[in-house]
Amino acid sequence: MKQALTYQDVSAFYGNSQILHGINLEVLPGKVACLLGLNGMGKTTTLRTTMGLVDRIDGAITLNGVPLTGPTHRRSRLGVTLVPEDRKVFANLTVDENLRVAIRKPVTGTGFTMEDAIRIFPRLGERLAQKGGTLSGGEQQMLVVARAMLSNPLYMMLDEPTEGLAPSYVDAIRDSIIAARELGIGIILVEQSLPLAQAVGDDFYIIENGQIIASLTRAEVEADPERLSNMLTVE
Ligand SMILES: Nc1ncnc2c1ncn2[C@@H]1O[C@H](COP(=O)(O)OP(=O)(O)OP(=O)(O)O)[C@@H](O)[C@H]1O
Repeated sequence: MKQALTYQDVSAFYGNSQILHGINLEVLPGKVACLLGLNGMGKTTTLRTTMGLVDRIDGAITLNGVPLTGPTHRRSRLGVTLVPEDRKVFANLTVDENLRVAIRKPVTGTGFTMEDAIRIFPRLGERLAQKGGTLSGGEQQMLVVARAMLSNPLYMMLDEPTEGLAPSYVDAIRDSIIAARELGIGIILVEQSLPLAQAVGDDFYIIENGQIIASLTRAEVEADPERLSNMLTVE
């Protein structure tokens, strides 16, 4: 049984509109797959499809050999989690409570712990008693990423996690992605910031009009960094 999150010929529809047209991609444990593309090309839809949040899906998504089907809660139980673009924290719970309710035991090992969360996101550590709803936007973003990691998923999807964040917060997000990778979590990263994608990415998929039009390895990107930015430039 192959350990991977695999998309085979995946198409997705909202009502009658087909948004994804036969996506093929693969995310391995402990690897970061960056999904890159211009606005409206289907990045968010790919992540939402994984969670069963579109009207219809054709093709197959498989998580470590198990078909990823059914409602969202079943998919998350199988080990995949999505950090969506709109930050959702429990506004009336403290930071500490927000973190603790998210904790799930990993399949093996100790996984990502509260101590890890506070080490990577010291600002959260300083604000454990503060209500989630009173955090700044950047702090809330760190909190949702920390919560996702504490749920110790097998695969984690991040939708533009650094959008609108100050550089020090971007560094914390980068460190959390690196920590997740070291724990063997497979990651799909949708990111506008090419420097961040290039800092953490193992594989790069370019999506255009709901199709993967190119995939590059880290070595290919390192050999010719311009190639990636050229592919993502509006002519
Ligand atoms: N609920 C919906 N109903 C109908 N069409 C939708 C819905 N959500 C998204 N779409 C359409 O699907 C296409 C892809 O959108 P998606 O959000 O996946 O793009 P994206 O690559 O994530 O873009 P961005 O970088 O702007 O977030 C767009 O044309 C969008 O208008």
